[in-house]
Amino acid sequence: MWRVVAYTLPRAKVPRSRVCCLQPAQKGRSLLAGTTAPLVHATQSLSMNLGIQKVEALDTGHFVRVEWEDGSESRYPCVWLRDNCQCPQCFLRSAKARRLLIEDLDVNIVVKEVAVADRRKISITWPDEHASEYEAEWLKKRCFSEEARAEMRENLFLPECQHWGSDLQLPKLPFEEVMYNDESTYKWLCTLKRVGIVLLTGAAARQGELVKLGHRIGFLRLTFYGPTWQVQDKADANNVAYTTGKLCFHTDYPVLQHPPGVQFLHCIKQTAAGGESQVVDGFHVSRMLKKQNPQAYQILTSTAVDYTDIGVDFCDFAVQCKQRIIDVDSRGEAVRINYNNATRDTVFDIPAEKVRPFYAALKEFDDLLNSAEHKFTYKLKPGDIVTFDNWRVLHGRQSFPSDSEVTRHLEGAELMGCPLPRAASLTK
Ligand SMILES: C[N+](C)(C)CCCC(=O)O
Ligand SMILES: O=C(O)CCC(=O)C(=O)O
Ligand SMILES: [Fe+2]
Ligand SMILES: [Zn+2]
Repeated sequence: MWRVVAYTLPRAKVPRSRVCCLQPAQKGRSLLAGTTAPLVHATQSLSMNLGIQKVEALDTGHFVRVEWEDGSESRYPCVWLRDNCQCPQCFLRSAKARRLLIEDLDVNIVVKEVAVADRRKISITWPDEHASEYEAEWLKKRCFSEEARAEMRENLFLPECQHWGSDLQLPKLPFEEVMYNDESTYKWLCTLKRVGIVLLTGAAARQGELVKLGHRIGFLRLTFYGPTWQVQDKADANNVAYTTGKLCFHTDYPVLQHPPGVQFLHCIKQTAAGGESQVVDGFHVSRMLKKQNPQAYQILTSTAVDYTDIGVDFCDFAVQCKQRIIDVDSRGEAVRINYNNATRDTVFDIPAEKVRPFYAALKEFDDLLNSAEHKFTYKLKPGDIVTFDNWRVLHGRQSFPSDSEVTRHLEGAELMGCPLPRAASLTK
């Protein structure tokens, strides 16, 4: 069973049980929530069709205990039950959103009466005579047990993350399939989430393909480099990417407070000599650094590094930001890499004695990124589109000979929002 969560597929033929946002209002256009939820994913499967055996109030009415037909039980806090009353007064079904105001919620509420109806639902009467009903299936999914919450988390956030090194089997899908076949689009995004990179092949070798791809699942994000941008050798380049020079491993736009989650690079023309691409799994390398040198890891996960980008492109811009090289979750695991050596500012707002240790830590991280066992090298061909998780995968390219003609041309773009749910901090 699949459901659309945050984005729609135009003309989607997603298996329909929970397809919820494909219809009328936005016909032919894709919807996009600026959220961190996946395009489509599996719903819970285990908890279906289990009837209710018995229901009772516990703990002087602060909990409701449900006993299921298979003998298992779930306990629901009354304050949560009252908060999640599904009646039209408390819940706006058309928006799937809570109408009840927190100011009208009594956090010490207890049930007055609770009963089972037909094994399929429970009904509660509250002290003020407000009546609520909860379906068995709805309740089972929201059970507070460790296992049920783990299952829900799995379904909502697709946390599976396969680390890789030079052994990467670069996932590939035909561009056409992703454009026209919903199952392939789904596969693309799930793989992007799990592996962090997918190569789409067989696009036309001309500008415009990224706009089509972006519209397939949402829309592109506009930055000061334009809705899409042309990576080629330019006179008076306003970015090191627009030269023939080598680009060491970087993430794009650490200068933005919330860097794009997904980047697209479409090869339109490729040089014969040089210009190879390199990628590395930043989450994997971060874990290696943590193991190898916890002190260096500590520095990179705590030091605020200044980034700057000033120039003229789609508009005049002067952008400034502080980022840690490695952002971590509550367990100290990497959740976002923010590293572009080119836009790292000359200004460095830390005490002088901390500067050299910072550089030493950065160098150690960079050495690990570049170690033969971690990096993966490939060369884009005209018509290839590399799509990658810009919070996780660092990318680079080899230099190539300069020429009076344009010998190498990529079109790039960033996706608006993020179809890849981020919930590392919630998972083990
Ligand atoms: C390719 N471009 C110029 C849009 C962005 C390059 C990455 C960066 O400056 O952070
Ligand atoms: O030229 C390439 O292969 C990569 C370009 C790049 O990383 C960028 O434009 O940010
Ligand atoms: Fe880049
Ligand atoms: Zn209600």
